[in-house]
Amino acid sequence: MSVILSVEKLSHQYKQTTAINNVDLTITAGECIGFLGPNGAGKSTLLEILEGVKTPTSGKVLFQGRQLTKHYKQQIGIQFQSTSLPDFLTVKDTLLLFASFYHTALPIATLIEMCQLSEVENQTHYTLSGGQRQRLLLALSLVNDPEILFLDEPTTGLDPQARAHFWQLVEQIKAQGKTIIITTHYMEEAQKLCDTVVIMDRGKILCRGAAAQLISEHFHQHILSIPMELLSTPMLASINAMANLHVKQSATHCLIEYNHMEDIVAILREVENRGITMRQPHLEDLFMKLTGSELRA
Ligand SMILES: Nc1ncnc2c1ncn2[C@@H]1O[C@H](COP(=O)(O)OP(=O)(O)OP(=O)(O)O)[C@@H](O)[C@H]1O
Repeated sequence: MSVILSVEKLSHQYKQTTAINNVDLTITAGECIGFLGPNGAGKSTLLEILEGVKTPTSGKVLFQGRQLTKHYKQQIGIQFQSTSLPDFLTVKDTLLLFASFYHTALPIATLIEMCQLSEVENQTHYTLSGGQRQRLLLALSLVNDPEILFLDEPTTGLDPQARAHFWQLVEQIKAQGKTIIITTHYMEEAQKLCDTVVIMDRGKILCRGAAAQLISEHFHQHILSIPMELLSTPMLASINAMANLHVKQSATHCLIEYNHMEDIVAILREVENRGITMRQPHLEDLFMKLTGSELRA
């Protein structure tokens, strides 16, 4: 597969803040890549640079091996975190308006079908539900049949059903072979949908790869997850003091990595067995391990 987009020695500085710090990255044509990171990690800045919306302080951005040109905007589609839509236009007319901005555009009927908007095609955008509005924004980002689709936190604020529906559509678009670049705070979805995840913090890339591969590289252990309400303060202190265990605390749980059952038998004896789970590590554990932060819900 060929490299569609790459950055070399990329940095971006806002007055006092280094938002992107000497990043190198390649994205392959047809790859679905998800950027994860705590607030302020630099995801939006990097995305805006990749979209050609922001000029980096230093470094290169290459599309198919060449510097970005004016034509680049015709070849990409962007679903921004928030977009103002023209008042009083129906879904169909909004799509027609956006299509007129491009040299070539997909037929409106195709977009309506692809993003499951037929039931609302004659409604104005302010009468749409949150999920329908996001599907309209998705359709607008696909108007020019882009080679690369950028989705910046597309499902934030949607209910779980609307979120699942949205990701199903993205899955179908991915199956058409488009390159998709996503930022999201939903780990499970990133793990399911993305071929590659990139975990960022403080303007740097901490790791990049397939979620399952990264998890197996970083964890050789199991994880014991104990709800905090089951642990007294002295109990927590004694767990933290056990040298052979790696212990992390989230807002709700104490997460203990262990290799051997005997390492945690003492703990299990003291804690009531209710609400305790033993499981394989997942992407959120890797995120916590690398960044020390939890994702915003
Ligand atoms: N226009 C700006 N002027 C000054 N500082 C900025 C500006 N935009 C972003 N920053 C700072 O740059 C850093 C990276 O911000 P960025 O928005 O790229 O992070 P993010 O990972 O997208 O965060 P979030 O998940 O909260 O959207 C942060 O410290 C932020 O405060």
